[in-house]
Amino acid sequence: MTPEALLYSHNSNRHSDYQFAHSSTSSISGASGISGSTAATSMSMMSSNMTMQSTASSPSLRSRESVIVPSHGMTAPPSPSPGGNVKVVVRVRGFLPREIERDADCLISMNPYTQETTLHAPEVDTSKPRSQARGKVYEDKTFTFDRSFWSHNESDEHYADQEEVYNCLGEEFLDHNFEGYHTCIFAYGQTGSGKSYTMMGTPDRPGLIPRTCEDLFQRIEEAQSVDTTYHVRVSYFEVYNEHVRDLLVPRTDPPHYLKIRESPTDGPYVKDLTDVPVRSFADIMKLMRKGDMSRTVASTKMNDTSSRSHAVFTIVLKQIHHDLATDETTERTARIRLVDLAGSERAKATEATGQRLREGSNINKSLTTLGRVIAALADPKQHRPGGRRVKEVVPYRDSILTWLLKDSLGGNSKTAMIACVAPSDYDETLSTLRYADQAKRIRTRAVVNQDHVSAAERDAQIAEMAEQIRVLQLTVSQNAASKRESEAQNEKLEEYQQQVEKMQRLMEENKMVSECKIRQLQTENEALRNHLRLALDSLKNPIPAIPLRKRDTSLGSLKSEEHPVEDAPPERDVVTPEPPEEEEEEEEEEEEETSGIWEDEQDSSDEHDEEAQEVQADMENLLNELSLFRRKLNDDYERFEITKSKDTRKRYPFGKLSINN
Ligand SMILES: Nc1ncnc2c1ncn2[C@@H]1O[C@H](COP(=O)(O)OP(=O)(O)OP(=O)(O)O)[C@@H](O)[C@H]1O
Repeated sequence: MTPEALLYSHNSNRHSDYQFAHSSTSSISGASGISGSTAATSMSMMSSNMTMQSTASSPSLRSRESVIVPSHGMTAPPSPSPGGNVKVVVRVRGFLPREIERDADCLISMNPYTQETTLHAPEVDTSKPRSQARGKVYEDKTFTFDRSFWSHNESDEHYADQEEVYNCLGEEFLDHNFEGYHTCIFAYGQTGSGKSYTMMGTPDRPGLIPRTCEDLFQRIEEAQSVDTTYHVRVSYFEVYNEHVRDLLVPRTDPPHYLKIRESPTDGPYVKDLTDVPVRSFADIMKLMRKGDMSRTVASTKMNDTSSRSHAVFTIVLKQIHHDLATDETTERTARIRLVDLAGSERAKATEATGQRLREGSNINKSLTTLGRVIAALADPKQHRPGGRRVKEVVPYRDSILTWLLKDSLGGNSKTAMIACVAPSDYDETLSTLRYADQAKRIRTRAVVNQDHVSAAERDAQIAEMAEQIRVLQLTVSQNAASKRESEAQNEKLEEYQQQVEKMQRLMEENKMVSECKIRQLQTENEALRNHLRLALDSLKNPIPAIPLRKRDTSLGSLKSEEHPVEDAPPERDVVTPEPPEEEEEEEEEEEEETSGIWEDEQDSSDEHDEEAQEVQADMENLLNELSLFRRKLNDDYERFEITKSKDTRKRYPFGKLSINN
């Protein structure tokens, strides 16, 4: 039968109808093009006549059964043409409630036979020519891709559901992984175009990532054999505002960003990224959910749950096959990179402000760089004969995203791009389709990542590793011993420190006492100086002697002479007691002595001079002692490093010294 291809048409009716179109040129062949059990669609009915737009990147689209790597398959040669073009598919989603509300038109049509996708010019204004709107020229544009997935309306016979997308793309890429190739599938498109839906999906409609994981473990289970072992590790990170964040560790505030390093063998990689070994599909799903919960998502006008970051989910599959007959080991390592990019967006359309606007501009910046990288890689100059490439023209380093995807975009990887488009946005869809069209021309240089180890080499490796382990163990035990030693030394140090502090306290107390003593001595010294000055003054200027008269022994005469009382009361008969004889004698002696002092005035002045000199000499001694004491005190200050000023007084604990440093 000459097939009359069904062509999905652009139709102003949003529930697109089919139109029949002749496609006599699209002779379809290759039954193996579509694999999997879900071929119950109309596409599968025609599969006998269908050909996929085969690329070097997808040299074999084998059926799933033949993909399971048998134990001996590890040594089988990989696909003959390891290099190839990036595989590009496009998927159009259905209308969202807001689009139904505004009675939007579907501007996309797809031809399932030629894999053509046509973007139709919108009808902007009936009063104006259709091809002109706001100064722009709108016209129909047709692109051909490796695959065009029609996911616009479920009722359609050719509706491509999640399973079909996986069967047509995910499965083939998993084949490559089991062959030992690195792969990368990334979803690209405007915000709200269905990237997350395609990559992650929903719990009841899982996307490409969960399906890949499920299939991976299913294949491992089915391929179990005694001579092959499988190791799977998973990591998940996001690039948000040009920073890398690990999605498998809890969020922190402030966020902890990771650094990017470049290894000469493996290219750019994220340093200290969590890399978890997984044993089952359940394990991997747990991690995926954990990462998804941690991903930066926000509600925008264009999408209620808009991804504000680029998420990179990476699975590393290691297959170790040991051939018992030859005693050789073959190790294949494949990296499966599944990327859900943030959506390109126009600030005007999203009406974003503040944080959302900044995110949007960072997203656009990295996507613009991705576009430049794609354009540079697609440039024919990149593929000079002999495989020589023009270096330094691909701006990988201009954004974190492109730097990290360097290997996937232009290096050792088989890569696919899923261009997701919304059904009714001409400008954004055209931009996405142009990107996708350019990406088709990118050639990567995928190679099988396989190590072949003979029994002798393996033994040597084991011996080397055993030696390394021994050295490491030794280092560990030495470190433990030195740790114990340093702990003991630290204890001693603390003890010394306490003692020094105690001594310093004592010194300070002594210093305070000494200061007090100095103050006292200074006061005493001052008093003595005054005393001395007075004594010397009195010696130099003696007070003239006052002649003393002999005292009248009768009380009456004393009173009358010294204090004459004019109106003295009349004398009364007072019996004045006679002083006893002894008292009289004493008084006489006193009088003699007193008169004697004044008489020998000159002699005693000499004596006072002598005394004053003695006192002065004592004082000088005292001052000397005082200055000696001060000097000693200063010496103590210096010895114990106590600064004199109270404000700047400082202790220097022993703790300044450190052990092992
Ligand atoms: N093929 C599809 N079938 C059904 N619903 C879809 C499909 N594709 C997308 N949707 C729905 O469209 C909405 C937007 O999709 P999604 O969140 O995947 O967009 P996105 O491109 O990841 O957006 P952003 O870049 O903002 O994160 C979601 O509600 C999603 O369920």
